Amino acid sequence: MANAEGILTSTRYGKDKIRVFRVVRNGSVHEIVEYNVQVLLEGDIASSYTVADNSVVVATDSMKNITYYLAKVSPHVLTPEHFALHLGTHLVAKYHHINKAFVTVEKLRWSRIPVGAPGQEFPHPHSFLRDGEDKRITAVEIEKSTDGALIGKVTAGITDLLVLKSTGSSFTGFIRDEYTTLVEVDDRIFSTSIDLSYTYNPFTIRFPTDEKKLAFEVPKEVADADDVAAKARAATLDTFSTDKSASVQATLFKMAQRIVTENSGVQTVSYTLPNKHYIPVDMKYIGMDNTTPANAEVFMPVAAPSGLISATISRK
Ligand SMILES: O=c1[nH]c(=O)c2[nH]c(=O)[nH]c2[nH]1
Repeated sequence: MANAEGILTSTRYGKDKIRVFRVVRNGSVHEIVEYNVQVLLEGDIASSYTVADNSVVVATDSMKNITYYLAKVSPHVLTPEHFALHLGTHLVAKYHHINKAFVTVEKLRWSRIPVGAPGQEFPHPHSFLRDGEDKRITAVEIEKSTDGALIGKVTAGITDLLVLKSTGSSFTGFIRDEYTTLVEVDDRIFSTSIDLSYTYNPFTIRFPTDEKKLAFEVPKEVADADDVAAKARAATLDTFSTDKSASVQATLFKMAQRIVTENSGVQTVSYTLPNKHYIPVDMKYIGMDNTTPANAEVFMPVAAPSGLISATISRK
């Protein structure tokens, strides 16, 4: 092409929003998962961009089909971190010219419906309900190293966990200058939509040598991923509820410390916390006090703007 000034410096492609539902039947007790999966690949694929060479292209439609195939045959399908690693390992092992796979899995909530007489409820073996819009997430990366071994990296966490506490939160002592209109409060509403991610140390994965490249052993570093996920969610909710919050920043730090302390395999913890403001309505117009903290009862939830507080805490 005449006057081509550009040079290709990075490439990555794949399938997004692959919706997967899987049921595992243990007799009459069923386990289910619903996932949104994204699969992206890197490798020797530049010619597909630069000279329209599709001979190097694994069709994204095939990636979708492989995702469903692994959902059928993988013994690890019920744990998002393990399923993502198995899928990524299969992809880089199967295709010689692919050297990196990026797989993200978002797990939607389905919990067993409690049934039975009051006081004698039990979780139903095959009926479920959506008990929250938060999702468990994982993002894994699998890379072929030069000696043929595979290096795995796993990040996991939670998105969209919406929480609110109606007391136990203050905000005082911040900078006061000519721009300050915010009043100090020793009692306020604290609401946030929690985004949490935590990382494991990188590990090696054995290269699948079987003909179909399906062999996969869960690396010991992430063997307890379900347990870590449950503890991270519990630590987040417990700290949010019980902390006498001096600020979003201070509560964030305590949540992250707890996850690092309780999970020896976790190396870093990151939170992003929007501060979803609830403003006491000024009712002086009708002669009522609704703004001093003790009398603030009617609030206006404000969608925007919100604060946005984030931090990463790393193991020492
Ligand atoms: O917890 C808070 N942190 C801030 O940094 C901040 N800034 C603000 O206006 N309100 C709050 N609240």
